[in-house]
Amino acid sequence: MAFSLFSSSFVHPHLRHIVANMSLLDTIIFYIIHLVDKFGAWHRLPVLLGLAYLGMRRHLHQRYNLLHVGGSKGERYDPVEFSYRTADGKCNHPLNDLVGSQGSFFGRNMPPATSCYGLLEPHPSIIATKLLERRKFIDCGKQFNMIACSWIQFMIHDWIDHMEDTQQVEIRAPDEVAEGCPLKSFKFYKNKKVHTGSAKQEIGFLNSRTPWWDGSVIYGNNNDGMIKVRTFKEGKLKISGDGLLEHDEKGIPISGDIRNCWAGFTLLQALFVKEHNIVCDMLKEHYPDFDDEKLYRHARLVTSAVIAKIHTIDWTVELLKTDTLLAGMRINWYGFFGKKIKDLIGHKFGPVCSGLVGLQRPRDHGILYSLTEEFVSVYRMHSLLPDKVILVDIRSATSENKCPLLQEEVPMWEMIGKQGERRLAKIGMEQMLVSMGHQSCGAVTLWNYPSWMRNLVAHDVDGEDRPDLVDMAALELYRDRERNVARYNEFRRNLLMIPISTWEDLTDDVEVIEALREIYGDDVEELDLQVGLHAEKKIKGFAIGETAFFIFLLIASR
Ligand code: HEM
Repeated sequence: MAFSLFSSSFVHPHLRHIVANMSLLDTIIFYIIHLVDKFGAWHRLPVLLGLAYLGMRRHLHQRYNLLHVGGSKGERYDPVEFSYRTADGKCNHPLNDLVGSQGSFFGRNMPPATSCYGLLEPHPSIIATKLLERRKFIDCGKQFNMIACSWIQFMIHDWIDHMEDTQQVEIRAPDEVAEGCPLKSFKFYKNKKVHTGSAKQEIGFLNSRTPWWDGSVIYGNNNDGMIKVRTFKEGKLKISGDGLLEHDEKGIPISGDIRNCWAGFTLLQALFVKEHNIVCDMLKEHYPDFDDEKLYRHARLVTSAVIAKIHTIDWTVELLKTDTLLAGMRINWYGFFGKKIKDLIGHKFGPVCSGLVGLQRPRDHGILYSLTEEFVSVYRMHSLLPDKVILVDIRSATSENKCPLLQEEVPMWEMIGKQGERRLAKIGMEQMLVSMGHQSCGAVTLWNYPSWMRNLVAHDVDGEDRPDLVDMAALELYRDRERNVARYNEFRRNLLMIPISTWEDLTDDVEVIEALREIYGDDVEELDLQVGLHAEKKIKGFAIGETAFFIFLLIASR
């Protein structure tokens, strides 16, 4: 081994200044995880040791990777009066009424980027064309299907969306790639930059969705949104006779969040509206004196909890398919001793024994809850989306184990927005859901970004089509830079990970290395976060890279 645990060369030079500011205990913890990282070994350890590593890493992230953005406005209120999910997310944190409400600031997991590369360096259209755009669809095999892909969009639309400015920007593709860009230039709105009133993080961005896991994707993010979706009878939400969402006179679906929707996503909205309505029926049976408001509030709490649970112990364990993560996610939900003991003892003896759900007090590690810029960046997973939806004939399977026969292939762009809603109405919930269950989604890797998203009709907040088409592959790179999210290597250092020194540290794929060198030369510091996340070698069983995973490790528990 070329390094000694006690020599100054043990800690990677770029990480030394971070360690210099740690307490003694944290320094020891850091040394342990750093040693394991040097061997790239945590995911190969037996489950208990792997969990210990993740527990220590999470502890460090809770100490050093939570940054509050925004002032400290917000007041105390009587939490007993608000023992339900409010329409705009206010009054859900027992000590501060504004935490997690619509229009609150995105927090950060690390300081804004310190590198001084420009917004167009290297040009986003060049990267989109030469590194991101799909050449041939690469799927996720049996690991992740189209329900899982739609599910994560369903969650994104529960949690995060950056508010926009009224000022537009235009990106023009340079001559060298213009030919290969479906849009030679495209216009979009800047993100709204707001002065925070705090000296630490002077500028911040606002979240137009409520970051709580409050089901706002079906219930709305404010009072107007909530009024639109409720029937005001027996606590229920509006749903059409065919089991899908209702639509307004323009054909736009009626639901909590309708921006940039497609058929797979609105199908999940409809499914959880039905879930909510069934919970209302069940509650009414047991509590006949509950009025509409009480039924709505209780059913919303139950349905939001079901959504959080599915994400935690069904979706995430498929995304990160290893025994350690299966155990970790179940411990997050039920505690170390599992469901039976949790059912028996309830929420007692702290999070290790009985999980993170149902704690008496929020555990926010001194930083008020919000979702973060970095969390948004690592969830940029549009390469999960395929080029077409494969419909199967649901009457053709003779037994549960047999695959039904292919019936039709529908291009993705036909399944988007109002057109997608009309298509879905013809297909119906059952066939669409079964088909999505049989279809594998895309892999999060380079050269797999859907080409049809490079000239996309994006939506306004009210679900209306925008006149200016966008090149999403290029736009996403620009967005991370616009928000000053650290580039890949700085991102890793801030997460206490070992930075890359050469392209070979990032990937073994010779073709990728060549393509990276063509764009970034040998400057690994310039590598864009998105490109790094998509190029990174993956841990066996993980559908995403380790760098993205460490953000989830911290935020999922919050
Ligand atoms: C047909 C399906 C989808 C469409 C049409 C779509 C479209 C869009 C559009 C237009 C934006 C805003 C771009 C901007 O102005 O910055 C966006 C943002 C985003 N999308 Fe999608 N998307 C889809 C599915 C997904 C999926 C499956 C994911 C998976 C995680 C996802 C994750 C995100 C994230 C993280 C953002 C950034 C949100 C923010 O800036 O606050 N989307 N999407």
